[in-house]
Amino acid sequence: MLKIIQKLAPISRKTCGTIRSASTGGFSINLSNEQRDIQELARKFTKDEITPKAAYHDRTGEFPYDIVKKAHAIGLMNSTLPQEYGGIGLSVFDACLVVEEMSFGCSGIQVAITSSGLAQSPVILAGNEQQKKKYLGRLAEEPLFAAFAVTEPGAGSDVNGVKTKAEKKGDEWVLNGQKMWITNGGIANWYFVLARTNPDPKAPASKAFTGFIVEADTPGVTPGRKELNMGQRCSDTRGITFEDVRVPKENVLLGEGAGFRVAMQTFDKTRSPVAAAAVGVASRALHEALNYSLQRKTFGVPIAQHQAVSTLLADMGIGVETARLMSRKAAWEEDNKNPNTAYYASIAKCYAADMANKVASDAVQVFGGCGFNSEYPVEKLMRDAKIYQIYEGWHMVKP
Ligand SMILES: CCCCCCCC(=O)SCCNC(=O)CCNC(=O)[C@H](O)C(C)(C)COP(=O)(O)OP(=O)(O)OC[C@H]1O[C@@H](n2cnc3c(N)ncnc32)[C@H](O)[C@@H]1OP(=O)(O)O
Repeated sequence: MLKIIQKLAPISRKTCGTIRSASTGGFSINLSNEQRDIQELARKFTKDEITPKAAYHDRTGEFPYDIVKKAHAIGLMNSTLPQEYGGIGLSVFDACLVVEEMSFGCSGIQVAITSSGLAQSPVILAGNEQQKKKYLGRLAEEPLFAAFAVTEPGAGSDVNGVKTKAEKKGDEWVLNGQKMWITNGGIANWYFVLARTNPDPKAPASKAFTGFIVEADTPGVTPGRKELNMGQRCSDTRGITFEDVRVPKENVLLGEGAGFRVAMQTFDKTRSPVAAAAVGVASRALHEALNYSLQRKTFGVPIAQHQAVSTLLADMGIGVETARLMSRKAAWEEDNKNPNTAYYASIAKCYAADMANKVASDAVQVFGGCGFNSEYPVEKLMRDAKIYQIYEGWHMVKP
């Protein structure tokens, strides 16, 4: 812990004190001093390292290795990695604070920095000691990446439709299949792969799938080309083919048939930070629109004084604040291990995604013709926002 605080200290405005998972216990909308420190660190890192490079990485689609390395060096890359495996062990709530700040600067760069967390979660949740030490420890040591390989060309929202199969042969499993839209697909050091291990099509989802840790350099693992996406363009998204990929039985997570639940429980942890990232994009859109509306004049006054514009700005503010509250509530539910986290995390993610799209689109409206032009920052935010209504899905279960 001390090591991490020392790493974080150079960019800290104040002395960090003890960073801890401060979101357990009674619900409070006040951040603790430690949480404010974490937020401030992420804010400063964003201002210094992310925001100045956002337009460049959006234009070129180049992966932001340099920024990722700096984030890793100060402990912000694998923030929810438990301390015993080299991370800083932030709670989901505290991770939301970090992610929102980074996404304010650029959600594409934020995904590049933090998305390994999606693949780490199944290992944190279901891995044995040996797996955790080996695969999580590696990510803490070096700025390496992991990828969550569940989605397939024919199975996005319908995880039960996953066709990649794994067959047991002696002490190994042999994987065959194809994954699609895999974040970090071409740069990962290892993958979490969900594969069907029960060939019976009537087998329930909760027993039909198994989760594997697959080393990226295993023969038969072939990432496809980098996809050219509409937004979050510097994030590395690819298809991956698995052809007779031999995986040792030691790399099975939890046990045969446990994979679907592990994947679903992962989303319980990751959907509120995704909601927080959407809040970051929306908050930036509001910030840009507000500044512009105070400077730009029509009919002799700043456009902010026209009711059509001020109403838009007010609704943007309502959206940002309510989605932020919801993402924090969902994270708090998860940190407190309350039942039905999936319900709150799904509401947060779904609501924040729609809100970010409306707010970014309204920011373009406030900018008028300039908003439609790539010399101004808001069209990027509108493109970046769209994916929140697509990735990480949602799952509404009655509380
Ligand atoms: C930083 C950001 C980077 C972004 C990277 C983006 C990466 C991605 O987008 S990853 C892919 C995103 N994909 C998704 O989100 C998938 C969305 N789909 C789903 O969530 C599921 O397929 C869903 C909910 C629709 C499943 O529905 P369905 O097939 O009807 O399964 P369902 O009957 O609900 O559940 C099957 C079993 O799993 C169990 N289960 C479901 N959810 C959970 C959960 N949250 N926790 C524990 N168990 C669960 C059920 O209890 C059930 O068990 P049993 O059979 O024993 O009763």
